[in-house]
Amino acid sequence: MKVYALPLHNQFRGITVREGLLLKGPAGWGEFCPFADYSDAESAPWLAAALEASEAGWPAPVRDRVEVNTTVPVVTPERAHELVRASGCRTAKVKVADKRSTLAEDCARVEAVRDALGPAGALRVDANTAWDVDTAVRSLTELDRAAGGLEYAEQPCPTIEDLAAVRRRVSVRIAADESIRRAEDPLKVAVAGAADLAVLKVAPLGGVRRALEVAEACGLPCVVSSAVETSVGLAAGLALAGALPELDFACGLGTISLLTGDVCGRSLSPVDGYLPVLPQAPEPDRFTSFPASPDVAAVWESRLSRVRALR
Ligand SMILES: O=C(O)CCC(=O)C1=CC=C[C@@H](O)[C@@H]1C(=O)O
Ligand SMILES: [Mg+2]
Repeated sequence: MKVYALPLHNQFRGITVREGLLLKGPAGWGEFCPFADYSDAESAPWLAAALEASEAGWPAPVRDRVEVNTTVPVVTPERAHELVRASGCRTAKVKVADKRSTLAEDCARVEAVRDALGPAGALRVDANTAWDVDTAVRSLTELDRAAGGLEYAEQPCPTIEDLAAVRRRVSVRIAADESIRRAEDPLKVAVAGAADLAVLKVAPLGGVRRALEVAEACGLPCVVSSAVETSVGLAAGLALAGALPELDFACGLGTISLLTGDVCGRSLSPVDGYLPVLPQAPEPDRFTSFPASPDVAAVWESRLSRVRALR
């Protein structure tokens, strides 16, 4: 068992250091890395996903590579432009509605990303439940204009009912993320007509097989997105994206660039906007460059044993 601590280039999802635990089993390496605000009960699917990778392995893929988007944190327009150009990706997802940025600053960042992508690129935004319905309608109208057309907006509001209300009032496609991964019943979204797409994250959904069940049941086009893992965890996201019967959108699995390094020498960094589907995670042979302190390691080991006890 290895506990890592990997700094990010920029704050993302409220963190500046990504921590997690790597587990080795007969099927390979798995990554257990629930964010700090996840309770032990909410961390159980994350452990199930890590154990699926390390003990069982993943279902056979139907494709050998996956197109991915680059992910733009809350950075200046100039930095956003640089990141998108350097990524080689044709699709970019821009974080918006963060407490640290205004709508005008979000629009400027989106305009810079459009300039970097060119007219043929796909541009999506993620508000992480930040808006009420009226604010979402107003903000998405402005962001859609600044983007020269948005591919979709991810989780503009907190509830399924709010997503459905926004979807009736804007022409931008709506993608459900938190309404899928943190919901008691992730299938309610489709029933409520709340989204055009479903964002699937392997870890919060409990593994590749569970996520494939959610995809089939919700009946929506899917996008696989990471939980900002190292390449060990990203390999599980790629296994899901590789096994989905249909995959019509670039996936949010280009996030290794958000981290200042990787525990794997064979790092899953996109080439020409694509990542390979691997039979198992790459070896964490660079782990020693990012070990967690003994105190942090102890916290993760006790978290692991508490969550294991729930199984
Ligand atoms: O989907 C992507 O482009 C990258 C992953 C990503 O955006 C996220 C990862 C983990 C938690 C969230 O902050 C965020 C998301 O909401 O999808
Ligand atoms: Mg999201």
